[in-house]
Amino acid sequence: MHEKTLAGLSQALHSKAISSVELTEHYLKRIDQFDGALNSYITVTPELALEQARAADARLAAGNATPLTGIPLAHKDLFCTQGIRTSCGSKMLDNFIAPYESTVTARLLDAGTVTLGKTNMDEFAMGSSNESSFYGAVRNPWNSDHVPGGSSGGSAAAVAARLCAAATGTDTGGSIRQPAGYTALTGLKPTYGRISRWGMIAYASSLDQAGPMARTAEDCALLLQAMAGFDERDSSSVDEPVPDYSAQLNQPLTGLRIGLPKEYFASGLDTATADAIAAAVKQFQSLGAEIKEISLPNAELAIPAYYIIAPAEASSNLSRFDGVRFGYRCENPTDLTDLYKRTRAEGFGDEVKRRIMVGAYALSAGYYDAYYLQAQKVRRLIKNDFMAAYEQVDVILCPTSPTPAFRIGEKIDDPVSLYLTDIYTITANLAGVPGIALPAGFAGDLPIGMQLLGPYFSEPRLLNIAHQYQQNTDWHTRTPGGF
Ligand SMILES: NC(=O)C[C@H](N)C(=O)O
Repeated sequence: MHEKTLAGLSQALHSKAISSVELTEHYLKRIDQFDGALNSYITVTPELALEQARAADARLAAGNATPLTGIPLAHKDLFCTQGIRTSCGSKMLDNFIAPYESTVTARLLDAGTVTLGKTNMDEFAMGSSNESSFYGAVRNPWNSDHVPGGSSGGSAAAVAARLCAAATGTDTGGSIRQPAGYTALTGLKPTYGRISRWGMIAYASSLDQAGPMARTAEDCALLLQAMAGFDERDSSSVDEPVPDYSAQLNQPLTGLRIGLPKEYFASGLDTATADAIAAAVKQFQSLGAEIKEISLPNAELAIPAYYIIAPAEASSNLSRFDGVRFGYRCENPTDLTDLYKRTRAEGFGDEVKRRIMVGAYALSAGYYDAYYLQAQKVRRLIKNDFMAAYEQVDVILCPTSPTPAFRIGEKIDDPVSLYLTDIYTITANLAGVPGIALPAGFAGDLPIGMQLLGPYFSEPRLLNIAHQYQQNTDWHTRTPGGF
């Protein structure tokens, strides 16, 4: 059963070839069998999943099902799920049972999906390898010595190992696209504001965006359909009609103008990755696309700007974890200051502390103008680069990361080298534009990802282009050995 894509499972459920209870039991068995070694789930919710599966079967029988009814999903442990632990990968929230449901998970539940559990992630989504999780590193199903990427590394590993039909992720600087690239999945970061952030534990609010992680673009279209839409509870949610994301998947690509940003093919790009992207370019040409070289001249400033803006917002957002209202609280505090200090010192891991310190420094009097304000100006320049590029081309094609997945532990002592793995993904978050990652080849047993970026609200076009590529290639059909 798990060989099928989400779209294939949906058909099987609707034709009654399988039931949601059978499918859910099948995935729960696989989680039991394989997840000890992978560590992709923080929490598994078997009773709830089976109860939801029974309800889904009743809905399928009654004839009022959606394409997602009965589909077993996993959610990044950053989405609040009512009555279920929502840890955000941190000791700080290890004891936190969310009292309410995030808009994303609520919409997916309304569509009839089944929640298998909550997936592992970098602590508070700060990381690119899933090694900063309080619950331990996640292994890449393609090669267990390697990271699955991050911060949505548990979601990526769980989908790649077929321990769920698809999963949710979030992307602040690449956290959907980079792990999708490292595990041969298709992952979509929509336009900022397309999906509600309500009930997502905030990291950097002006950058955070949820999205689907699945096997194919077709599956991402089905998931985005349920996830997208205006939500008055999120002030950054955009009141823009939600198109039918599956309707345009089969449009031909004739005349499509694809831009290759020359800054993304410069030094630091691994040769196997460069070769895979060159082959994808040829594939797109054979499907009728025109290729142009373009420039994103300020791209090299993206990492420094991001590592001011994201920590600045994080230092503010994470001030709510103080041991008073919810989450971890230190033992026997002597007074309120001691409570704050020890709760935060004991509850947060090293990377989170590093970012809070950097952020607080960048926002402090005397440094605000020199760092934070400068970074915001750079952010505008990066946005302007994209706007100028989209006057010449319809979409931009580039790698998702400079290299395939690295080894567990390889970059753990060098945060800056870890930050550099997001060099191709961060620009889209700073500009707020959408991007889709999809598999484009392999270097040995490790997947290579490519990325398509488009103008605001171009998700239908990105899904269409990715789908056409997947109709003509088979990278996305491969399964990691042993799963
Ligand atoms: N959350 C993300 O998108 C991941 C990014 N690598 C970060 O640590 O900020």
